[in-house]
Amino acid sequence: MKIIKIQIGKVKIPLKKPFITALRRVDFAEDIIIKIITDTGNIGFGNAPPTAVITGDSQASVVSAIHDIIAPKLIGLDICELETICNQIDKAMLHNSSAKAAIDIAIYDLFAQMCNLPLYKLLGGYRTDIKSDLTISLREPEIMAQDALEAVSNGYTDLKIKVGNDSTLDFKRIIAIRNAVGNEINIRLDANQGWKSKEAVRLIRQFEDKNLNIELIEQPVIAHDTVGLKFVTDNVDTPIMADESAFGTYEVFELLAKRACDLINIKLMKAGGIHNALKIADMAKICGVECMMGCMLESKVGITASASLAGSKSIITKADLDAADLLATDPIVGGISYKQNHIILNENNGLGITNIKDWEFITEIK
Ligand SMILES: C[C@H](N)C(=O)N[C@@H](CCC(=O)O)C(=O)O
Ligand SMILES: [Mg+2]
Repeated sequence: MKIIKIQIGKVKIPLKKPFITALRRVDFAEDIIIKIITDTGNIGFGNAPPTAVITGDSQASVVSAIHDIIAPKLIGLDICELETICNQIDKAMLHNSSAKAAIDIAIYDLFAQMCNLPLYKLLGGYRTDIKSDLTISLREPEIMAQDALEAVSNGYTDLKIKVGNDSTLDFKRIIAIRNAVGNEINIRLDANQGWKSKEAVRLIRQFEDKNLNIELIEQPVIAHDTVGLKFVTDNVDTPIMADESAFGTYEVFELLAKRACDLINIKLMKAGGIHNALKIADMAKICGVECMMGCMLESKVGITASASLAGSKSIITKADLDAADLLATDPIVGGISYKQNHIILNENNGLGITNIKDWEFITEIK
């Protein structure tokens, strides 16, 4: 199964509601979609949502990285040479983790098709049913409480609450949400780097003193402040999860060695694809640190790949794979499906994606 052509296109998908974090507000999900075509007629799908505030990638940089640098190195290679292909992706250039992830996802899709297996089975086949949380965007406390109630009425039992732009308001937000949804609903917070380390400790202790029962807190401090992250981890009882600080394999290795966090959020777009995400999951497992499978604001291509990984590894015990459920329409034919807060994996070979509707072609390499 040899790679003969790589096509690059994009989709722009409206959201059900604006997506607002301490880092950005967006009204549409914009995703670069790639198709890798082989001499056997198989197609592998991959995606890269350019999330400039987190990965530094823009649409133009993703297209250029794939078209000018990564894809030309892969034309003619056989899909069964997986290690060579992954080395080529890693060595082709520094950074550009989303572009690398897009190519890597399509390669794994083809590799699993070649093995006649669904991707989650190829990767380890640990579970078929994955429970995802739903993200509540950063807004006024009363609106967030209403959004949380709506999520619960749609079957979600785990809510990921965005905080981090104002700690006084953050406290009010969590009180309002806990009062609205009651104690049975699991609440996790994501500050997206919004607090200073001492501010985070003060606020998290307030949550603890008020018995607000917060499951975990994601990325309290700015990504590069791993000393601050460790300070927070060491000074509160609530588990602290590294997200933006846990970028790729090297960063996760450092965090684990320093015991700077209690949990790791793995994302394909930070890791540079499945082959590196597997290394992260294995390092975390060796250290006994549980992981969450996370996502960017992206289409069902990436969510299917991420869910396949979450379904394959026992150390990935949590999932924040709600992005495709935040979209008002779904142009991706096949892949995972949502049943309330559960993600159902597809039993077809590879990712099980057969088509992308409303795909806008950009360029190709052959
Ligand atoms: C979409 C997902 N629930 C999420 O919150 N992901 C990121 C933010 C991604 C983005 O800005 O596109 C996270 O910080 O965990
Ligand atoms: Mg996060």
